[in-house]
Amino acid sequence: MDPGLLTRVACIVPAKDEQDRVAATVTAARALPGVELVIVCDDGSSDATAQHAAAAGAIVVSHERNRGKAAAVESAVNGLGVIEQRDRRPEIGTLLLLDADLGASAARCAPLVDAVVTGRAALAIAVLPPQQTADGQQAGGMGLVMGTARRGIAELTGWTPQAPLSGQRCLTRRAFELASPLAAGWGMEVGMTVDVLRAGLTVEEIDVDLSHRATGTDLAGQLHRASQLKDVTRALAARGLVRRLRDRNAPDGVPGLLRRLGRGPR
Ligand SMILES: O=c1ccn([C@@H]2O[C@H](COP(=O)(O)OP(=O)(O)O[C@H]3O[C@H](CO)[C@@H](O)[C@H](O)[C@H]3O)[C@@H](O)[C@H]2O)c(=O)[nH]1
Ligand SMILES: O=C(O)[C@H](O)COP(=O)(O)O
Repeated sequence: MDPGLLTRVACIVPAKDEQDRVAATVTAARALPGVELVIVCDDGSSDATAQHAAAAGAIVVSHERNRGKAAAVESAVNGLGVIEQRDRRPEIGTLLLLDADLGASAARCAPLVDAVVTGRAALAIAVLPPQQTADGQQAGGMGLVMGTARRGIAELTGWTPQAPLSGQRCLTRRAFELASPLAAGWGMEVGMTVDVLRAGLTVEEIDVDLSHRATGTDLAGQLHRASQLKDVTRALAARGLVRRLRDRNAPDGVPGLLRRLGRGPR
């Protein structure tokens, strides 16, 4: 890719029921260095997310029904391609993916963009400080989703991320293409990281002081984690994790496994 194109940045924001925060996120993103346009995909929201995003200056594409985060990101990036052709715009070389709930803290994402436009990394991922839930509790569950994602990426690539689930990430358009179609739903970050590393590109994690609406430990929070775990597991399995673990733990198949467990034919 022409290195000049990397300095042109589009910000991509998937958003489901984010009317309270999306405008502040869009406003902050538009002010980041290099960001030429912000495209929000309203992923079947039942509130006024689309109107708030548009009023803050975003281009909005929308899904009639909810299709999940990865589909929302794909739709926004597809929209970008069409806008470039329609308006005969010079190609955008860098994508900044931000969740809609970052609010004004999105203004701190410049180091992610810098890592990519300077060519230092093809994918730069934000590591967030510990978050608090709305009722002041320390956010985070039992670490099951995070641990599964971290160990899965490490097993498949040899690299152990600090923030395997972080959706706040900047990457070259080429890196995005190499990771497309994205792993579905909540698996998109894990799938993307594995795909970009496997393509031989550089991935960097950067501490960024962002705040977002953190998941609590109430029933809704635990159901959200279950959904994350399902999608993360599917993304890892689709990239060969299950086969790898099986080959390592039972290279001689089920009979060998049973033999070693002392229950099978000797
Ligand atoms: O069906 C959906 C659900 C969510 N979103 C948007 O996706 C973003 C992330 O959703 P959120 O509920 O804030 O995710 P978290 O619980 O914070 O999940 C963490 O972990 C996810 C991977 O499991 C990452 O995608 C997130 O970036 C990361 O913050 C937000 O802008 C949402 O509005 C959609 O577009 N469609
Ligand atoms: O709250 C979080 O960090 C994610 O939902 C993952 O939760 P976990 O603690 O179960 O990994």
